[in-house]
Amino acid sequence: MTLKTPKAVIVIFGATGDLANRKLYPSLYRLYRNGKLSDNFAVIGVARRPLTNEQLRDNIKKSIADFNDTHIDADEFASHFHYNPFDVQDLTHYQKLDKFIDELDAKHQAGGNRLFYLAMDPNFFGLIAENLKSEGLTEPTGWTKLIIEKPFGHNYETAQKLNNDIRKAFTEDQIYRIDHYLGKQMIQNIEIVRFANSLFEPLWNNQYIANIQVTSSEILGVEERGRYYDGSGALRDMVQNHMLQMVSLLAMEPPAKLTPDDIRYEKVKVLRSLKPISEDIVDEHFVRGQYDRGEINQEEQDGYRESNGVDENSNTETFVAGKFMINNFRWAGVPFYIRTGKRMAKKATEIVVQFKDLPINLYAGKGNTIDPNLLVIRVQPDGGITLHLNAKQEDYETTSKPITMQYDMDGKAINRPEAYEVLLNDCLHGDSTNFVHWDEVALSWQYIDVISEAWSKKSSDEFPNYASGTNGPKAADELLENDGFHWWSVK
Ligand SMILES: NC(=O)C1=CN([C@@H]2O[C@H](COP(=O)(O)OP(=O)(O)OC[C@H]3O[C@@H](n4cnc5c(N)ncnc54)[C@H](OP(=O)(O)O)[C@@H]3O)[C@@H](O)[C@H]2O)C=CC1
Ligand SMILES: O=C1O[C@H](COP(=O)(O)O)[C@@H](O)[C@H](O)[C@H]1O
Repeated sequence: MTLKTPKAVIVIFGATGDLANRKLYPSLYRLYRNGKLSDNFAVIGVARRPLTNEQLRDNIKKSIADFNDTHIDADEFASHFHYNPFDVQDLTHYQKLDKFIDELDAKHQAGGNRLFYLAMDPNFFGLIAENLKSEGLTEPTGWTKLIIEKPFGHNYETAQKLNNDIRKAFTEDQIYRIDHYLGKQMIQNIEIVRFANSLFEPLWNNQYIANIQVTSSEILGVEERGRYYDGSGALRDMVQNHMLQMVSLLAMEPPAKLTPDDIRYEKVKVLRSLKPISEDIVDEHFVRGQYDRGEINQEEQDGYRESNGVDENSNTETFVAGKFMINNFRWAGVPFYIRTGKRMAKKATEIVVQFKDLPINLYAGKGNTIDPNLLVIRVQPDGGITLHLNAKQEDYETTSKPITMQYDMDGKAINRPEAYEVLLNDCLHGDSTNFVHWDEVALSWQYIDVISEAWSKKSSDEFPNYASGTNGPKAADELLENDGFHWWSVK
């Protein structure tokens, strides 16, 4: 089915910021280039500094320079963008913005549709929503949508307050909470692999699966985000959202239909089934780490505490490994291990499903190697799927050896839809499947809060406890060794 190209005036709050320049403008461009955005759109960039339209358009052209498209006129694309100097705390600015949106709507015949994208300091999210409502911007002649960036709160309490604030101005179905992992091609593939292959679904349970491992490792440190990150840490920055979303997709029951409501219902059930954790057993299930100096690709790296904006005695974790247990009939007894961290050995996100060993190994003995069957979903950098099996050695005997069957995503990475592009497209079409519902946010924070509370009582003397360029502290390996498993290395 071909979807109609959407019409809208898109207002980006934080138009001069890092996210807008690195992700949002290139994504809008790709949608435009791929015919997913008609000429009936306009973008208003808002931020405080006094830019002209031309300056904003120059920034946009810089942000899309890498595409090198000869068949698309970059000036024509950039002409859809307009700059509006704006302070989110000044009500008169909202009234002017309202008139400006109407003007551009008429010029571009945007159907009276408005999309507000909040890509700035999260402390302003609630205020902006409130002001949009009080100054009459949320009831246009067409639809209104709100995309809201992460982090959605700092814990359950602040998330709930933020949610209450934005719900005063927008209904739940107008709110699109971003988790960019849900826009990644291979994350969206989890559902297809599971529900479109008769090979896997019958085995997808505690009878046949020994454990599931989700790793998202980064080589980069905190770079320029030290101030934000030191108040957040890996648990809030990655585990509460991306890691738990991946676990939910891996563990959920097949939905009745592929509708946003049906899928969300199943994901929420997983989060509700997480075996509760209490502060006194956090150490048995979760490991925290902070990177020290080290070497990556023969280059010396500084320690976390030496980064700009970071406390020199910081008690913030840059690494988390953990074990989630899911208390339901399908998953009882199967650990879902996660690990994520900065300044690790590789930049990679991978999911490894380890199947149980057969009851008897007929090929045990000299020269025979039987490895567990693994299904590896390689999310990034090179997306694909690898199935680890055992097959016959090419010799005179009946001996076995481990082999792999591999699928690599088609085409060059630059031609594949990027996460933000996919999510913007979904939102413009009103598809909230790959956005996060409040129920998911609430349940994940409630779980995570117990861990952060326990960790806040720990001494910062434990840190730093892993060298840059390694796979985190030793305790992360012991977490699995205690259960008779080990981490499968990422590619
Ligand atoms: N950058 C990234 O890679 C990622 C960012 N995010 C999220 O996206 C959001 C934006 O992040 P990022 O782009 O990095 O932030 P930046 O600090 O780079 O940008 C902030 C933007 O907000 C504007 N701004 C600040 N104060 C005001 C104000 N009072 N009124 C109007 N505009 C204001 C700034 O412009 P000016 O100073 O001119 O006012 C700037 O355009 C955050 O929620 C972040 O967590 C999420 C994932 C990744
Ligand atoms: O949300 C975030 O994600 C990035 C990692 O994203 P990826 O797409 O590169 O895997 C992480 O660096 C950042 O700290 C976090 O806020």
